[in-house]
Amino acid sequence: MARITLDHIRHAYGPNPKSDTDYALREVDHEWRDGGAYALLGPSGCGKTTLLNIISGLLQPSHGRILFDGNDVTNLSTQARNIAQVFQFPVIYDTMTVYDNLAFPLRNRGVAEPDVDRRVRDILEMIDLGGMAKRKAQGLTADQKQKISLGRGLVRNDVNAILFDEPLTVIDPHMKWVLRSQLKRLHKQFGFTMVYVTHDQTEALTFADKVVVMYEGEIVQIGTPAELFERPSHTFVGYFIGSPGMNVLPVQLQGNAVRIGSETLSLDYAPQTAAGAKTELGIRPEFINLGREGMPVTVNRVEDIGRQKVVRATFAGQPIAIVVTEDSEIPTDARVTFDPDAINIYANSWRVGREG
Ligand SMILES: Nc1ncnc2c1ncn2[C@@H]1O[C@H](COP(=O)(O)OP(=O)(O)OP(=O)(O)O)[C@@H](O)[C@H]1O
Repeated sequence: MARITLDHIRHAYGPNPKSDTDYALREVDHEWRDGGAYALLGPSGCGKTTLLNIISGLLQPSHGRILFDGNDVTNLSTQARNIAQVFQFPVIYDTMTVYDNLAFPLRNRGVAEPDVDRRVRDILEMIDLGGMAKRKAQGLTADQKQKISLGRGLVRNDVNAILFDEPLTVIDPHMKWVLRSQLKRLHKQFGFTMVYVTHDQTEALTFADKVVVMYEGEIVQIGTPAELFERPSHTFVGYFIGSPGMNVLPVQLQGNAVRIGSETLSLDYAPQTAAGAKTELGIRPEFINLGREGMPVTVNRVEDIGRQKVVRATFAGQPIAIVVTEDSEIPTDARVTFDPDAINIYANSWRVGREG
């Protein structure tokens, strides 16, 4: 397995890119740990597949280099990069049996037959197709075929990395959960370097130890699920992760005082922002306390989401969401306080830390 270095990578599909908006991928400059499980998460069109294809070698970046364990592989073919890939839709040989499909990547590399057999049997068990080993792939359901694709991606343990592009799209919801847990287990057991593209936050948060959030061709944060939840680096992360997403309110800053409409909050530090920057306060719905104390709020609607309720309200002229427990009482003259530790301040959409 390999450490992956993305060295100042940019990519434009069209010729002669001039401004940032001409790039499908703006500057990406990161190092991904050997044995890390990374999920690339973001909305449609943000550049996930472009970045994955640059890592796999299907696409040459317009600028920058890609290194595996410090060796420049930018000009190497996909095959020479020695990686396994699993795509959104099955890529298998219909005329071969399930067993032979799984054995193919190993036999292709000259692996001895007893080792092939051992690996294939392990994978058959993992994808729950043991009973179908001798069947031709032709005639299997899309779901079963995709499980074979997944198995083919996992069968070799000498690859530099395994890349997954929305691999569970065609799998039914229950099996999705099972396969995701199995992938996580396999990762723990074998320490593969895995890169997993998805636009589904649950999938990303359960699979990965580091989630790479992308937005408009940029990586806006790489963090653990807890970091993305507690300290979103960019307002987009706050909005995209969590359900409902983080409340983002326009504010004015004066030293450590934050003015939201006619309300004023004090912080225990003074965020440093450039003159004229758009300043906002981010607070997750889970960290707003609704009761009889604090700043006035108008409750508009309450949504029951099982063990919790989402209260939709207006605060200082802005819509906000508040999450309360199922049995919480909602007073008629409701007021709110914000957990001080859960307040994030943003300037031009980027978080301003205590360090400034
Ligand atoms: N072959 C191509 N030619 C021109 N533009 C492309 C090409 N492939 C992608 N793009 C553009 O590049 C941007 C990033 O696309 P990309 O497919 O990487 O996004 P994505 O995050 O993977 O989206 P999705 O989740 O829909 O697959 C988009 O604006 C897309 O329209």
